[in-house]
Amino acid sequence: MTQPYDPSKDGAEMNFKDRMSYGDYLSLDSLLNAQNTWTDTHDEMLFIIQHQTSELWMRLAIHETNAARACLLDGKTRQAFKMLSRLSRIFEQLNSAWDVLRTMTPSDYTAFRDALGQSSGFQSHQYRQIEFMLGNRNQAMLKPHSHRPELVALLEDELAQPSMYDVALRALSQSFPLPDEVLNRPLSETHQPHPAVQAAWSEVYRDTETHWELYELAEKLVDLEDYFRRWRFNHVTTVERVIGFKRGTGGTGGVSYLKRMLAVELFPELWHLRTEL
Ligand code: HEM
Ligand SMILES: N[C@@H](CC(=O)c1ccccc1NC=O)C(=O)O
Repeated sequence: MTQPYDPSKDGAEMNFKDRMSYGDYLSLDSLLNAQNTWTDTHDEMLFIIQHQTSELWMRLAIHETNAARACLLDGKTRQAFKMLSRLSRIFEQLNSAWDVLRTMTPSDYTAFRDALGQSSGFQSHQYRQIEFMLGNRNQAMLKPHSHRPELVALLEDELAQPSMYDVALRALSQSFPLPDEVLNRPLSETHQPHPAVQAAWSEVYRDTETHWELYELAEKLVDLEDYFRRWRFNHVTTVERVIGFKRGTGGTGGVSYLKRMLAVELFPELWHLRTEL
């Protein structure tokens, strides 16, 4: 009979008494001890892991968005492209995750929904930070965090910085002078569509040879918003499938609130220009 294979004979390390192991490097003890269920229903574990993994991907999305924005500000546009591509892939990952959650029926969910109290994704500070970073800025969204001043400070800090779109518009303004009200708008508010911005982006799309970098930047942003829209759509569809038109635990109208959010445009002129090309 052949002996079972022993990888240590081929050099695999088996002793981690004073060495960094896989679990040490990844802090797996903290990570895998954070799935605290509040009921003994079967699907609560799925619900928690779905949200925790989404929050982890959002953490990376924030990291990549910050880096992409810094590169663009620094004129390192090509480097920013790599991060923007990765950002879209992260959203793709978040989008695929809905397929797992969709297996949870209304009966499965109502078994533990009461345990959630008034908690809701509406209070996700990382999600709000991503919205703020990309340019969807609404100071009213700071309020659910008022019991955590450090989170309010983090979000306020974000509102004081130019958004991803602001930085793209600064890059655009190097080739097409843009009005002061566009370049020096109040940063804590959402950018409002402006005809001069649309005219400039339209010119980029009409003469791609001359403006190739800006054209590529525009398409990376459209890609990103496309994936983000799919996330919103997957969310609202899953919510309707699971709770119908009930009010949300966070207190909003639920599906009606989420449908309203489907109308958000992060990079409006990049969508509007397509009609006139
Ligand atoms: C069965 C699953 C889910 C249901 C029934 C659900 C339901 C809702 C509802 C009703 C809202 C509106 C706010 C409220 O009044 O509560 C909301 C908001 C939100 N949910 Fe979910 N959700 C689910 C899964 C998820 C997942 C997996 C995530 C991923 C992190 C998520 C993230 C969010 C975020 C970020 C918001 C705020 C959206 C915004 O302000 O535009 N939700 N959810
Ligand atoms: N708003 C949801 C609850 C909910 O989905 C939720 C609750 C706690 C932690 C994350 C959640 N996910 C997304 O909103 C509901 O009304 O059922």
